Amino acid sequence: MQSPADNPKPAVRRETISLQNVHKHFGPTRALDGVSFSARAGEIHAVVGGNGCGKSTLAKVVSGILPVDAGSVSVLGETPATPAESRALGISTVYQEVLVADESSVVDNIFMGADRLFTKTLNLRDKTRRAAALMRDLSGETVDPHALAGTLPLSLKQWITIARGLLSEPRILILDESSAALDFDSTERLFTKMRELRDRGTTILIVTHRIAELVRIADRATVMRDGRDVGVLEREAITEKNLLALMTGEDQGTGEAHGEAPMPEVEELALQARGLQLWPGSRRFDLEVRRGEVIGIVGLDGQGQDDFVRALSGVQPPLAGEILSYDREGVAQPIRRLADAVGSRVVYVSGDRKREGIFDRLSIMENLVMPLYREKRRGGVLGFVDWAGLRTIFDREADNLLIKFGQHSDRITSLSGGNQQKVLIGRGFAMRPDLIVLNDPARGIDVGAKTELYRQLRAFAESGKSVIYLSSEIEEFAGFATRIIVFRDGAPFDAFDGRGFEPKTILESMFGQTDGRGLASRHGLSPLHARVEAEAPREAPRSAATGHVEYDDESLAVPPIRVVETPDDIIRRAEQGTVRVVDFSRRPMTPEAEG
Ligand SMILES: Nc1ncnc2c1ncn2[C@@H]1O[C@H](COP(=O)(O)OP(=O)(O)OP(=O)(O)O)[C@@H](O)[C@H]1O
Repeated sequence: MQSPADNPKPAVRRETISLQNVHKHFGPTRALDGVSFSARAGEIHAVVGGNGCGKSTLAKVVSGILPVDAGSVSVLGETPATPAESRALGISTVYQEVLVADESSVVDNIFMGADRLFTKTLNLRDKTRRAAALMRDLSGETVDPHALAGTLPLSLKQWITIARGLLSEPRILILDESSAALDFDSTERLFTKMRELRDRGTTILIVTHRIAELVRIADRATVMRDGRDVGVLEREAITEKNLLALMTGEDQGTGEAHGEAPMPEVEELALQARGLQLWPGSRRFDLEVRRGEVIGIVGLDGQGQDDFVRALSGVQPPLAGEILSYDREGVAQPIRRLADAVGSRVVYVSGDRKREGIFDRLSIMENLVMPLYREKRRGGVLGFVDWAGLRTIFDREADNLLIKFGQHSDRITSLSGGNQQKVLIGRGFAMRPDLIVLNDPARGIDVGAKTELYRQLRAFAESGKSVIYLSSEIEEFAGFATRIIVFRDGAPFDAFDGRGFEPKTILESMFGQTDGRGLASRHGLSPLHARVEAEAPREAPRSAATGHVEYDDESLAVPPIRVVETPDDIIRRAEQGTVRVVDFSRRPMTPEAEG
């Protein structure tokens, strides 16, 4: 792990970026409201602030994408007015959204937009070789340069966008939330690359909400609030506490954003996985999820944790095994597809908002309440939608998650990235789940909203519901996760008590350096059975069918499964419309259109 000593203080160098009193409005929204900013050659400069405070707008002004309304902009002594001018000056920008063309190859994606610079010197073979080398260097794995980008996981797509920015050595590199889809290991590699470039004189601007990371990497940090700069911190002063105090304008005390991890009050099953297998050849495993707990899921990129949470929530089927959701009476329903999950009030919230969440052409409110249209439809053939009811739900969720927006009818794309992510989370809550599965949901949302999200999820668990929370940031689990399960090679590898865990131990486990003993413990895969096994005589008989210990005390065993319907019955009911299904219809529906 790097320490501040790994960031040798660069000598004060010449200023490369200077913005004075810059204003940029979008209609009534003052995205930049008199911001001043400067950065130097050979420094890593962080731009920090809450969602919607103007960071991405500032990055776009520096890269010549957005003209300003007032104020002066000087980048390397010029004022680039177009992306082409900014590229010619040596400015490379990696945007917050992972912008790749899914139907194009890796090599085409990397050279997209850069062709004019390279066509003279590089033929297709050279380009392919270059793309392959860059991807290996950055991602640490061999990526087929001819593979279609759409077939790759989000993290590799993120590397494509970074590789694009590094094709020629930039004089100014702007990384807007570029580590958001990267796991710990990959972020380290990105940091190494950034330090190399910085030491060769590049100015690197990073926009990130991962405070712990920027404390390690940034030489200076400019903090923004409501479109203005509110302070610049030098390296020694860049601490979580100082950053939070400036971001919120309040003294944050210890800067501690966490509370107490919830513990189930009664031992009641909410969901159970039996003999689950995620990949060909990967280990099969069981899992019990109790009511009233938060399970943290973590792993290095691509270790199966993503497939796991998607299988639990019916988004993609597992290779083998079954998933059962239990209602309050202990009646089990199998989850095999999304309609089953939604019918059992198991709701999935994706962190990949571009690919599986946000509908660009719809409004902010439509995006949030969309799954409820069918439920709130009234009046038979005429199909009136209860807009007032939907508006109440929208207002509640927007308020709870501190979503910053102009009008609820504005297009979702008018929101900052973090606020779009909050809309997705709000959509999950609006469906009133019994169990919510979140797949790295806090990516790109600011520290205030994160704290609010943890508070809400804790309260959700304390009301007897369950949370499964996949995160790429171990720090997220502090004071929040009841237990933490680490994935490796497509299956759980070890498990830890979420109260008082050591982030370092979890990290070691992610790299395969722990003994896996936690899996069989009370905070492991089967807490209900683990407790009984500890108390039961060692020779307790096991069921030949399930492998579970057979207990004398039935109250401590997993409730008997009474499957009242076959999956086919449920699918049939879904098709008949008697089970509520998520309606992802793309037809824009506006209050005006519905009357
Ligand atoms: N094209 C646009 N049209 C309308 N409003 C916009 C547009 N781009 C940005 N805004 C608004 O300007 C404000 C600043 O947005 P910006 O994306 O710069 O914030 P940010 O600090 O980068 O936020 P985040 O941390 O969520 O990415 C927000 O209120 C946003 O809704």
